[in-house]
Amino acid sequence: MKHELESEQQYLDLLYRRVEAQRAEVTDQLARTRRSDADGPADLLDRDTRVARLQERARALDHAEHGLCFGRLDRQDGSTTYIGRMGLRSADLEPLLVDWRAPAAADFYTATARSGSGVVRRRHLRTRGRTVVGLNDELLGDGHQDSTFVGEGALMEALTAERTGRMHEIVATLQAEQDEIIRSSPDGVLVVQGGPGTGKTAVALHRTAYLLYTHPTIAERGVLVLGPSPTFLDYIHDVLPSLGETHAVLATVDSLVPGIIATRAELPATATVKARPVMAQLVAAAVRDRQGHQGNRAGQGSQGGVTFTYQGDDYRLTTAVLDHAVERARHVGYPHNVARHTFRTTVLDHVVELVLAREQALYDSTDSGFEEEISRLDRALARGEDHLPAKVEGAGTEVTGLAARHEAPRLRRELTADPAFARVLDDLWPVLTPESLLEDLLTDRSRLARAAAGLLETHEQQALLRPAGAGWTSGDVPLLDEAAELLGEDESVREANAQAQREAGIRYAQRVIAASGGGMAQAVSAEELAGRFAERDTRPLAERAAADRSWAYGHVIVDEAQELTHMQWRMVLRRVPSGSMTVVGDVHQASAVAGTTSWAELADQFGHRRWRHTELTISYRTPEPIMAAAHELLRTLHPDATAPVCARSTGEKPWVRTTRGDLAAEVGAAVVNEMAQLDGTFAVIVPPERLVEYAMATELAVPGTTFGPDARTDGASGCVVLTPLQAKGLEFDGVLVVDPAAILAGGTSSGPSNSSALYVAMTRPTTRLGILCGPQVPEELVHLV
Ligand SMILES: Nc1ncnc2c1ncn2[C@@H]1O[C@H](COP(=O)(O)OP(=O)(O)OP(=O)(O)O)[C@@H](O)[C@H]1O
Repeated sequence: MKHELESEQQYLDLLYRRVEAQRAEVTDQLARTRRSDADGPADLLDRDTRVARLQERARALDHAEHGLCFGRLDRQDGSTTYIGRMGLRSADLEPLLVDWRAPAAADFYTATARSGSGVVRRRHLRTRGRTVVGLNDELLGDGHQDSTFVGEGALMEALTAERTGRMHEIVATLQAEQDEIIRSSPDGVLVVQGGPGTGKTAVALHRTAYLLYTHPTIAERGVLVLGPSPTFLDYIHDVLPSLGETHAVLATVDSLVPGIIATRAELPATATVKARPVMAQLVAAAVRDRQGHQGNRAGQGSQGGVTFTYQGDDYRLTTAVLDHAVERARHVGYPHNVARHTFRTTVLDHVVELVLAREQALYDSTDSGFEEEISRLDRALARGEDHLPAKVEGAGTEVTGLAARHEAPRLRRELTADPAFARVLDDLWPVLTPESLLEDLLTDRSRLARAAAGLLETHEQQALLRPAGAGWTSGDVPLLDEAAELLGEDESVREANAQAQREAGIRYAQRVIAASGGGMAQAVSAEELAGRFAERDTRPLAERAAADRSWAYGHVIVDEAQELTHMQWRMVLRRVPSGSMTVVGDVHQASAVAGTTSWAELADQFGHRRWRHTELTISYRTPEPIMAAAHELLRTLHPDATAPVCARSTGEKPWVRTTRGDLAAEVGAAVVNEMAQLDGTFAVIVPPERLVEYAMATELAVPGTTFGPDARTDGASGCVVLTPLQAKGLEFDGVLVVDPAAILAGGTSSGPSNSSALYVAMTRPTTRLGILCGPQVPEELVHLV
């Protein structure tokens, strides 16, 4: 064994020498590239691109410091392959280390004694920094038995390690069922169901790294990874960078519309209405309601239509005229703000005709009047009268605006420039932003009633109404996205955005010129350089994608996917026109008001997109006694549900205690007691309505406790207090659940999902679980007493 360790150490030393040589090369190239003269903007851009590429390589090499090489395969034919987190070749291009994602590494995760892969030994290397500290061998040749897990020793060591509050990569110990999902084709939608702790999140993130590495078309557009909360995103934040991947955007569904922050909570009844498919129709109806009508319909005459004054004369646009213009504008099939041009042009054409017709009529009447006057004059002169009839005077000035078709262009210009007429047109087909459309809709009872006619009951409309300026909720975000699709961007909005971007570009170019020394200032102006930057957007892909609502990603990963509502799915599907998605979740953990309780329900949602379903069956987080307790609870809800197999079959049974006194007074002592039993991270999970109260009680006993959506889960604060929803997807060494009866009774969800909230809470710990009840243990937990 000693000899084996020494020989592996020698190989690892060789690998690190190679890393060092590459690092020196990259550092040298970086310095030379940065020093190199750039003769003009094109050169400067090339230089920037090369620097960015070298920096990325340098970062990847930095990640080599931990777990560079973690495996080795020995084959029947005597060949040996080392597996690691990146590929390395010798100076003469001989492969030294195979990237875990390469096809040549697949056997490391899947070879068994009977798989016929030709692998006779799989070795897991355990390293600390640059030192080999241990190894585990599995013999897979003829006559050998497979163990339950791939690299069982290394796996158990990873699973029993104290949690840091941050998820980390698991490339060294991925299991066969996980590897199969990671490497599965990106085509269509892959749905992965798995109980708590079965590695869904871990698998989803490793699949992201795999797809970015293996599929250039996906890498070109990046991957969007959606998680349930900012705390969760923080928890998984390090995994992809540690795998050397930067082309992924981590986000929550609430943050998918740039510039919108959902700050407000709302009642479950309102959230339920906003999640329904019919809301897409409501938004469309709200847009139609803004087309061809005056903003305030009360302003329209009883026969409909609109009147306005132009140069002292009153004109009327009849309902028929407006309907025709609306019809034409809708017919072009563009979004509202773009189709506006057609509407305006049609109305303008009609008004030009009206004005011309009126001028013509005036001319005609003046003309016939003039002839009459002449004969009157003749008659007067024949009678020898001294004075000309007064009416003829000034007749010439009346007809100076003589109407003629060639006058139309002038008239059109004048009408366009007329502020009163512009107001009429704006009112009839206003430029709308998603925010203005939704704000108007949700704050105006009669507007809402018009749009919702035939779609929503009165009580549902009532649930949607809110005061002006109240702020956005999570349920509003998909509606804003829906609206953005239907409205499009008006030219003036587009131009304003482009101008803002140009100005930001010029500021950036000024900084680049200043940083590159005086020489560049003579060679190129900031404006010129900004123009070149704009031609080739040099921002990192993830940054560009995150800032662009309409960015088309190469692949989308949805974690805790059971929580998404119908309207949120619509928004997510727009981000990935190719339909390439991985959807992971656990329908038994669904707690959102309108989440998914059966994956089959989603088939409709994905429509024509091909989708397939698979399952993860082993829980790596939760030890058997805790899983058994949680599963009993789950069975009260889903009698047929099967519990995942636990990778760790031993562990402490969870404890349950009742208290007759004030629960808040008991919490502090219970937390202190529990935290004394273990090292690592600790969470208190409480009913939402008592979060602050229990957090204060915990803080008194454990100073530095954080709570709520911004709680720090990295263990730095010692203890966090969360609601079940906030604890989604997270894990802790120890968990104390407080007041399960209140969790079961309500909060933000209703019906069976409350049991799943408690189920989520009970499946967060890796080691210890305590449950502190009021005077009685709820029926659902009596099996634990
Ligand atoms: N093959 C593995 N090797 C080592 N650790 C693993 C492995 N698979 C999963 N784990 C660990 O198990 C824990 C649970 O994984 P993860 O959070 O991905 O599960 P999950 O299915 O998403 O859970 P939940 O449904 O509760 O959100 C994590 O600490 C993860 O690192």
